[in-house]
Amino acid sequence: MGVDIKIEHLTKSFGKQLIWGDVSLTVPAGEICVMLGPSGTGKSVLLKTLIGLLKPDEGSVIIEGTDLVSCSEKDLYEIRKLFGVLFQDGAMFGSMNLYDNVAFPLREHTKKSESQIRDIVMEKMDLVGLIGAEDKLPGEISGGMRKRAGLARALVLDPEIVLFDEPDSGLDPVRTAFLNQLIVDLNAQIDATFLIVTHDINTSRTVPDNIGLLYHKHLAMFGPREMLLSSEEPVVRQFLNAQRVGPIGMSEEKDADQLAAEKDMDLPPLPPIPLQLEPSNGIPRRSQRPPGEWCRTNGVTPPPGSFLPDSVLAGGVKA
Ligand SMILES: Nc1ncnc2c1ncn2[C@@H]1O[C@H](COP(=O)(O)OP(=O)(O)OP(=O)(O)O)[C@@H](O)[C@H]1O
Repeated sequence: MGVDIKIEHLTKSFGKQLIWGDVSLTVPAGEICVMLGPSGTGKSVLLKTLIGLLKPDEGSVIIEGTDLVSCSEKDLYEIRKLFGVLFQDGAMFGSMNLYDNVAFPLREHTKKSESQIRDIVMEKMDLVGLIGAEDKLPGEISGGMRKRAGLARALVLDPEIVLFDEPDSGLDPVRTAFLNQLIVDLNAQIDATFLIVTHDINTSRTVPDNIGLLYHKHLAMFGPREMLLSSEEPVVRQFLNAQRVGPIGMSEEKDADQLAAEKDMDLPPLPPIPLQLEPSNGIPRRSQRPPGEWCRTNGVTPPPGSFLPDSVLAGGVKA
């Protein structure tokens, strides 16, 4: 059913370079969260810190009551079993076929028989739509298929938490749309906690329950999707709407002169908040909230046209 990840006052530097400081948030059990941020703001470093591959300078990461920053190696080993990770390139072993790649964690971490392993591998290959491709080598398949194989491997130990590092990198928009639907369907099916690092704005706007934004060495905002998509906070607004006007510059934040030059520029109105992607079987996910609920309960007026089906927004259906 997924577990919370409680991140408290996390700070990470490499030498004198502070990556981010005092990051605190709770990734809620069973929900889908997206973490955004300009390149180099330390999103991948955050994922690696969450699974204990990197040690932060300060702070804690608490999962099921254990702080994986300060726990023993033995406890860390146990906690890691709760995680499934989809690495950016799928991280497949090039010399093994997809079946053996997906079976690898089961052979490494469990004492299951080969026939039990076969059942699990085939179930996960089926989940990600790869039945029939078991004998292929990673080099013989497309990037999208490699991602799905990586996802099947991330799922074989029945994780409570799944981390996705840029699942859409290198995929065309159609394959990204299929992968996003697969992510939502999987969340409905396995009820695990999902944390996705992505640069894809469409994914960020339509897939998650919550969005976080890392910027300028700190967590600029984290909260429900509707909160960030209706936010006028300059960094959040600029990033989620892919605009040039705002505090984020080409390689770092803009200086005072650049910001002063933009002072009187008109910003385009916030676009409508789209409907959240639903599971393809039409049965809502456990953590899914009705459209507009966060805005209503928090007295926030969403941008005009929010929460209408695409067909209505496009003028296809007359009111
Ligand atoms: N092991 C390491 N040793 C030293 N510096 C590192 C290490 N890993 C990452 N960094 C630095 O940390 C910073 C953040 O890197 P990270 O890959 O987490 O950024 P990111 O937000 O995921 O970027 P992108 O969106 O481009 O993938 C970079 O400046 C990187 O060079």
